[in-house]
Amino acid sequence: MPTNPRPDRVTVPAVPPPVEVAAVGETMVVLCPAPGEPLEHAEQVAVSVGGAESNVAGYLARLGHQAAWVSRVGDDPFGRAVVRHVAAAGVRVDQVSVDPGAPTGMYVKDPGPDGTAVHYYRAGSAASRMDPATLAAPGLAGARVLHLSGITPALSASCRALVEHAVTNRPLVGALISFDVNHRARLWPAEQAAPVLRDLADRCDLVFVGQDEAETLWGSATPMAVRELLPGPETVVVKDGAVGATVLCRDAEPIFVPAPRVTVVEPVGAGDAFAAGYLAGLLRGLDPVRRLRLGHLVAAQALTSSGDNAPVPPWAWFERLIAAPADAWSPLDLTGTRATT
Ligand SMILES: Nc1ncnc2c1ncn2[C@@H]1O[C@H](COP(=O)(O)OP(=O)(O)O)[C@@H](O)[C@H]1O
Ligand SMILES: O=C(O)C(=O)C[C@H](O)[C@H](O)COP(=O)(O)O
Repeated sequence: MPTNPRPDRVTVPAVPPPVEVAAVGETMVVLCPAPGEPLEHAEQVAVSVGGAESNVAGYLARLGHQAAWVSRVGDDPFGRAVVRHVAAAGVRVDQVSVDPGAPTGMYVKDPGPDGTAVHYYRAGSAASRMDPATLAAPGLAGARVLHLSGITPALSASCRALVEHAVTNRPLVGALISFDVNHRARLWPAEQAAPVLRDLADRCDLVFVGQDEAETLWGSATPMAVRELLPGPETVVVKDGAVGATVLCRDAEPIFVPAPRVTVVEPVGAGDAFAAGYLAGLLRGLDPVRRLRLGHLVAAQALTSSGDNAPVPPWAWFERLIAAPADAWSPLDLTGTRATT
């Protein structure tokens, strides 16, 4: 039997590092006509990919974290494109299943004089057939964070059961449950969504919600009013767009951090980027002020580039700005920068 002449060079099979964040939700292919061109007259569309939870996973991966996207796609070219796109950001996609019985979801943008409307083609999609068993994936054990959003319970009864199961039975033992309310009025009206989203959010550990969204859903016009409505989570983060964000931790005074000034190129995906930044701060053990700052800085990357998933600068750029003196953040001025240094 031949002997190994270089025993010190024997290769050990690579074991992937454990997943830190599991983000569960639908990601779709996105069709978009040229800027300002109404869909009705479009002859060409650009094809891209969009999905709130995979956006969060993508930003986390670019910030150096082990993030997995958990979902279902159809056995079709769009499904393969979606998975390839999410994986290209460095996100683990080994927990994405392929459903031969349903198509990958799609949404189409329709630019008009009053902004861009969105048309969904996602009813009955592969992802809408996810169910509580989706969370039994063995590769997710040990994850520190399970990230969910209020889009998923609007997709179907089985998806709503998945989110109910996540917050009730906590199948990812030890994982903090993060929930971005993400009300999508085109999926369900506020009257229907409000009680469901409130109940689900209140059973999570960390909740992100827009001030405007909270007002539409629950009539809560201030961060304190949101907190009174959601006493359950350890932390509630209320975002107020260009103004800033407030973190309300249990038994602590609310903390507000202004958003930096930026030149907005495209707002889509800013909320997802913010959530990823905040979660990265949590995983790195930063205090609440620095978590908010990191949220704002990652959101600034999304705002200053087109598409859902902007590139992010090296960690040193964030490190410098999150440690800047408080008066630099009143607010921090990033206008004119696509800061990548
Ligand atoms: N005009 C803006 N200038 C600076 N930062 C912004 C602006 N709009 C949004 N942001 C950042 O993006 C985050 C998310 O904003 P939000 O309006 O809640 O986004 P979404 O509607 O995508 O969820 C804010 O907390 C802030 O950090
Ligand atoms: O509607 C859905 O289901 C989507 O996931 C579409 C979008 O890609 C993200 O939701 C962007 O979200 P924001 O960060 O709130 O701008």
